[in-house]
Amino acid sequence: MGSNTINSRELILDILLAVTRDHRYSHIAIRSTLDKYRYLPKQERSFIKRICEGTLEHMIWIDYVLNQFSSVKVHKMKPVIQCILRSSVYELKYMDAVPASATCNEAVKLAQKRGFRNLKGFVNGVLRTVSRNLSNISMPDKDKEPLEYLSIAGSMPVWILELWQNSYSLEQIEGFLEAFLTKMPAAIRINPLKTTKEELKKELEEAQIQVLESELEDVLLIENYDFLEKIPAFREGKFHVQDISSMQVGLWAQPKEHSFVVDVCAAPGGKSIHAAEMMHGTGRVEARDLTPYKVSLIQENIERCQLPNIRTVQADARIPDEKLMGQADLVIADLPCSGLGVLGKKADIKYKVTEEACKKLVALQREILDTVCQYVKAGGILIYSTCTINPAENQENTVWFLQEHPEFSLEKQQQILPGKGICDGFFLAKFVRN
Ligand SMILES: C[S@@+](CC[C@H](N)C(=O)[O-])C[C@H]1O[C@@H](n2cnc3c(N)ncnc32)[C@H](O)[C@@H]1O
Repeated sequence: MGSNTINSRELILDILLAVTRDHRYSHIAIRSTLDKYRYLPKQERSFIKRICEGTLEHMIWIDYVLNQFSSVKVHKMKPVIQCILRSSVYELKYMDAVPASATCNEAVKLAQKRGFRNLKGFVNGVLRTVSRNLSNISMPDKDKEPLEYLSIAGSMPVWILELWQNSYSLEQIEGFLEAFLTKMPAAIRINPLKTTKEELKKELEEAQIQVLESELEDVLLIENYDFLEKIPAFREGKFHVQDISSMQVGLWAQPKEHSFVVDVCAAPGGKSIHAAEMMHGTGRVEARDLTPYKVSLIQENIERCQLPNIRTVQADARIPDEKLMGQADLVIADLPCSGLGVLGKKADIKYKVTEEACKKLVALQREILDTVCQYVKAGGILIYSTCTINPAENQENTVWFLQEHPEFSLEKQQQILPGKGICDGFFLAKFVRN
């Protein structure tokens, strides 16, 4: 990491503080720091990203280890010391290329730099003890206390495991945990209005990006890129990063040319843009979201992809819009949810979401569905989707919706589980208005 090492570790500390102390979302905190420091070498930017994501992914295990060897329990530590120790334990365990002594020394220097000169000995002592004992950590008995074991080994709060246990076997749950901790390539959906799969593959490879084939039409997988805006093909709107499970919304809906589509919770615009591309630039997609900031994210993507058939609207999906009643051929309701299917990409969700929040989300999803289903014209389609694997937000909402809205029939629904293929956990249901 050369002379910039301390700098990188300071950035890591600031990102982890933003997420764990100031409750910011990790993907936003990481992205905004990396956006600000685009001039750093790619290797250093990858180091920052990897340590931040890895620390958050494995944080329950890390705290368990620290609590075994520290006289002060993690929850009692000052946030700065907590973050330095957590990221250093991640480094000790997972970054073979960094010598343990370097990790310890850098942690001590950083503690001093951030005003904790008096804790230099503590930081040093804890990390050196952890380093000596890493291959010898005692874990709960997997057979006697399976949830406690899985919670630590897979860094998942026990209440989430208990929630899943109501619907999934322990084997399935173990599979989810493994999938969330496995790094996946990013799926990209090719914009067929601008390029072909072969042309794009060639162009990306020429830009030194690792491209993997996918069996799906119009889909490639990419790895080893720095940031998207650096890729000319991305700036020119030739592709959009979208998980394969999210692409199913467009594929299930198959919007025809000249359709009118309303996407009620659209930011940053992935599904709206897919629909607009599938309609070959004809018809109209109205991409709505709640706040000006969210609408601006959709707008940026529309401009990048240069699509003539989408417009954005800032609107609260809970409030009926009289102009839309019975007008839409397709309503996309990709609603706010607990996100328990995408913990591999957004690890910090598992520490932020609560049981109470899940219940409130079900109420919000029902309120929005109740309103926006009215926009579907007779014979039209409503697609409801979430990125969670919590049945209360998925299949139970389908049952509720069909009871409340006999004017709709369910054509199909699917719960995609994490670890099946390279997909996120995702749910979708397709309803047709009679
Ligand atoms: C799952 S995300 C949508 C992702 C998007 N469909 C895509 O594919 O890029 C849910 C969105 O719902 C928006 N949202 C939350 N509450 C809302 C409300 N009351 N009205 C409209 N949008 C809302 C959030 O701002 C968020 O952008």
